[in-house]
Amino acid sequence: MPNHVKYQRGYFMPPEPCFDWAKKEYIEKAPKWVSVDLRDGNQALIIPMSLEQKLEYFKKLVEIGFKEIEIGFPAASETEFELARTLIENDMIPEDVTIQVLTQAREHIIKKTFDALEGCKTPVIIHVYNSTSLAQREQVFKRDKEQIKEIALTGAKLLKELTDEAGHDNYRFEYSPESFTGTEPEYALEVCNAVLDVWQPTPDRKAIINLPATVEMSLPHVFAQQVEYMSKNLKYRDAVELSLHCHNDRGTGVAETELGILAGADRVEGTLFGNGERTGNTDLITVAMNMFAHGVDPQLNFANMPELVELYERVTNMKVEPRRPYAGQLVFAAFSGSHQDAIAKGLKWREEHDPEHWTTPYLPIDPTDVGRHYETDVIRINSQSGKGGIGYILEQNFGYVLPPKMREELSYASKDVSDHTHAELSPEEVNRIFHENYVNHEGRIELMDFHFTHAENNKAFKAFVTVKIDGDEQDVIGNGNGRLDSVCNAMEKLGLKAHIASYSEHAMTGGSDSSAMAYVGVEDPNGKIVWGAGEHHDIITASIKGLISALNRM
Ligand SMILES: CC(=O)SCCNC(=O)CCNC(=O)[C@H](O)C(C)(C)COP(=O)(O)OP(=O)(O)OC[C@H]1O[C@@H](n2cnc3c(N)ncnc32)[C@H](O)[C@@H]1OP(=O)(O)O
Ligand SMILES: CC(C)C(=O)C(=O)O
Repeated sequence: MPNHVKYQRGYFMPPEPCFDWAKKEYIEKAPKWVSVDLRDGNQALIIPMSLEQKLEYFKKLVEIGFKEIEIGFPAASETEFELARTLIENDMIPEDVTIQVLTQAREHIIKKTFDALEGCKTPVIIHVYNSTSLAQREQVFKRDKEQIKEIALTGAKLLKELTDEAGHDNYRFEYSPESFTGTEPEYALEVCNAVLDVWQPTPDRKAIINLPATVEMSLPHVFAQQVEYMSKNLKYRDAVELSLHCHNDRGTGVAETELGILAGADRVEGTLFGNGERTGNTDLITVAMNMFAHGVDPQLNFANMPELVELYERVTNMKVEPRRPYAGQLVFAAFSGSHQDAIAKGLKWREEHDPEHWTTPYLPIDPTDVGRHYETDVIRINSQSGKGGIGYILEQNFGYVLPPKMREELSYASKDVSDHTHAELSPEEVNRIFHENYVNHEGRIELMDFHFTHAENNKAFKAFVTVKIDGDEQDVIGNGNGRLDSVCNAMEKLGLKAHIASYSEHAMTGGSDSSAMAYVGVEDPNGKIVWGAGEHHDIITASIKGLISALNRM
């Protein structure tokens, strides 16, 4: 049994409790979004992206609406350097998009980073970091607090000097006390304020202080307190954008980010689908779509999620897991009967009562808002499914509107198939089960011919029916109030006694070549309802075929 006693909580509470964030109910306004897919996401891949893949990804990020994109760590590799050069030399950066690059606080790395940016006319953020946590101070850098602060200040000063010397008015700076979550908040504040003193930011040229949960260490509300403490105590606050950069080691990266925004963050770094080191970075799609689901415009557009998933999986070689919020294959799927029933009824209710709003049970957002389809992505059939789902599938995909009781019976037939094959049933398979069991169902009785005359006062019908029973052709006549009734009475004369207990019909509105469907439920001598369906371009023929199907099944 592994021993938990060796673990201790590695985070630090701020000196005074900060709870203003807890009084806020939801995020009212989109933060500034920053994609770090091409840097933090890329550095976590088994095989980092190629230049071409990065360019394709960059274009997609712009299309989604990102205005700040960390394009890489130019000093890390030739590909990262080349990406910056290609984007700059080919004027591929839209005017309203700021590229961001990451550098350690080391002279040769900073200088190489500046080289990569040479000639860039569009806005740039140079992001410098050093670790400030107790663990890294003691174990990695083996320096005390003052010396660690000095690393940050050396980097900050060099950034400013090189920028001022070259007159790069389009450059802004970002500083990350890396491993913030393992750093005493008072000390993180001291280092950040010292960096800000070097940069002297102004409201029209803001600096960025980025608080990374480099490793997620605490419950999200603790992180929120740390962020609120920083937000309230940073110097030059109106000239600082407070940024977050959360990882997901405890599986709560999104929660930390959301609470961090409530706690005062103006800006959020993260990746698509949460790619990133170890358990990944904050999934920006989830944070943005969570806002969207609260009726707030996230200012990022994920209207074609399947296309985005395809691109992401192709270039990163990662998989979007089926239950990844808003994006996974199964996130809108309902297999279970009661959920299907509620969704089918909810969708109908919406159509009839309130098409402007979305309150459909079990579906937090309208799947069509992320490019998914009601017909294929929502109600899916297996052995857990019920009549609501079966009815919905047949109606949406093929235009069949079965009577409720018939749906119920078909749902048990479908359940049985799925249970025995241990497989999901596609809409086509459900349709096949429906047709094989009910529609124009063959058996002992074969309809050969029929015609009608009117009986007394045109109020009743006389049916002349030719059928084969067990291969023997027979002619029979029956009277009735309606055509189907008269055929039913004719059949009774052949010893096929049945009472029509349910009848419904409809024209087909697409999804099938035939133009009419009839559903007939006959009561057998024991009082049981037996169902049949007829499909034909002529409605009378469809209804008689429905009756014969039911009799054949009886
Ligand atoms: C949490 C994050 O995601 S931070 C970003 C991490 N991403 C990356 O590191 C990817 C790109 N990195 C690289 O390709 C390489 O690390 C390079 C090219 C940047 C640097 O390469 P090298 O100098 O060979 O290696 P390395 O990064 O291991 O350097 C370690 C040295 O830098 C120091 N160092 C590490 N980070 C920093 C920093 N942010 N600022 C200043 N010094 C630093 C270490 O203390 C160590 O010093 P020492 O040589 O005196 O022991
Ligand atoms: C460089 C910083 C922001 C980082 O990537 C992290 O701490 O995870």
